[in-house]
Amino acid sequence: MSNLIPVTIVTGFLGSGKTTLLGNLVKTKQDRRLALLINEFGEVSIDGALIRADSSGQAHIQIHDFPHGLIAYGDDRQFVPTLLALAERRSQIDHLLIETSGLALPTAVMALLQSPELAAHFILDATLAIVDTPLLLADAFAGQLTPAQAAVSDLFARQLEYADVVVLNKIDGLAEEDLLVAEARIRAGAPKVRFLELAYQASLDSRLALGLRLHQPTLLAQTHRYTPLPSVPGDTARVLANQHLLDGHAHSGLASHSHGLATHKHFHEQDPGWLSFVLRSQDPQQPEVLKSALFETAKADPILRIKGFIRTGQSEQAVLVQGVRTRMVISPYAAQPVRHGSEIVFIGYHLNRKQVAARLSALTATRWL
Ligand SMILES: Nc1nc2c(ncn2[C@@H]2O[C@H](COP(=O)(O)OP(=O)(O)OP(=O)(O)O)[C@@H](O)[C@H]2O)c(=O)[nH]1
Repeated sequence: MSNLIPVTIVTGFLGSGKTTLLGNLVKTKQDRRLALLINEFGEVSIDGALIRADSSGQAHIQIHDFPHGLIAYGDDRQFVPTLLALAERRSQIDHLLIETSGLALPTAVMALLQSPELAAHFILDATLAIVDTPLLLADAFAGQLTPAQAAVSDLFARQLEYADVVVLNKIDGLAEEDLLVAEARIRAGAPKVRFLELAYQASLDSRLALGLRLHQPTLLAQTHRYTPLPSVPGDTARVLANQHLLDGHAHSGLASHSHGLATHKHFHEQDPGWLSFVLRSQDPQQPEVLKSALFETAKADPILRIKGFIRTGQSEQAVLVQGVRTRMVISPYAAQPVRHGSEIVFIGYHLNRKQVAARLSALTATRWL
């Protein structure tokens, strides 16, 4: 058993800080040799590029990108072959981290790890959920909600439901009492969470996050039951093709539990309201103009996440754009030369691509397509 590669699944809502935490983790010297799988919702991989830059020069870190968020569906064609290829290099890997997309639940990955071909090589160590603490405190996930907010809140609750460890992130400006309120909210919403950790300066303490061994094999077979949910959303919900993977598997062996089919499905699959698209521009951008244009666009349209690299025309270096709701950060990004103009990924709920492109074009007086 000791030869199995431990796997940590890192979940967390869009923009909660998963990539930043992993980037900081690989920046610091690690005793463990890490492999990272990065799965994003958008068609362009931004996070992989960021983490690669953070880990540059560290030969013991391997990074694999999976755009399109497909790992979460459990039917990404590259996923199992990539894991098997990693297993062949077992002697060079001490721990595997899988960052799921911000719209994903960890369950499909958890199920795949239980399949005979992967269970022979991997074992789930723990599932982490990263939380944007200021958003939690701002009641973004509770109270009177619009349909878009309800969709966000539902996904947030489900990500917590599967977490062994919740990491409160973005906490540097927060007072002790805010942290206590945040903790109480998490405990109330997710009573099964085992540990709550604080990520000061967006850093994950690997001693507290890796090697937790919360899902060791158990002799309690069949402790995990599949229960058809009475409230599967939508008329088109159906049993997964690989449903057998979900039956009879045990998580930690601590307690027998059951949950419904819907929780094993990618949120996007149930709710096609989630959309992602890329807008591109060949025109040089002025960072401050673009920043305020993106702010206005995120206020007017149901956008939850913006990220990309832009070309300014003043330098050969790219500028990194990061937006979580209406919070925009635009910063020079030396590690990335810009070759093909600007490219920004937008993720939101019932977003209209044409409308966003038109608004951004008008506000920046440049062409975005
Ligand atoms: N102030 C502050 N900002 C943070 C912290 N952690 C992350 N951020 C910022 O939050 C934004 C989103 O961070 P990411 O790490 O890309 O979030 P993510 O969860 O990987 O996002 P998705 O992959 O799109 O779901 C970026 O602008 C980060 O710089 C933190 O601890 N404090």
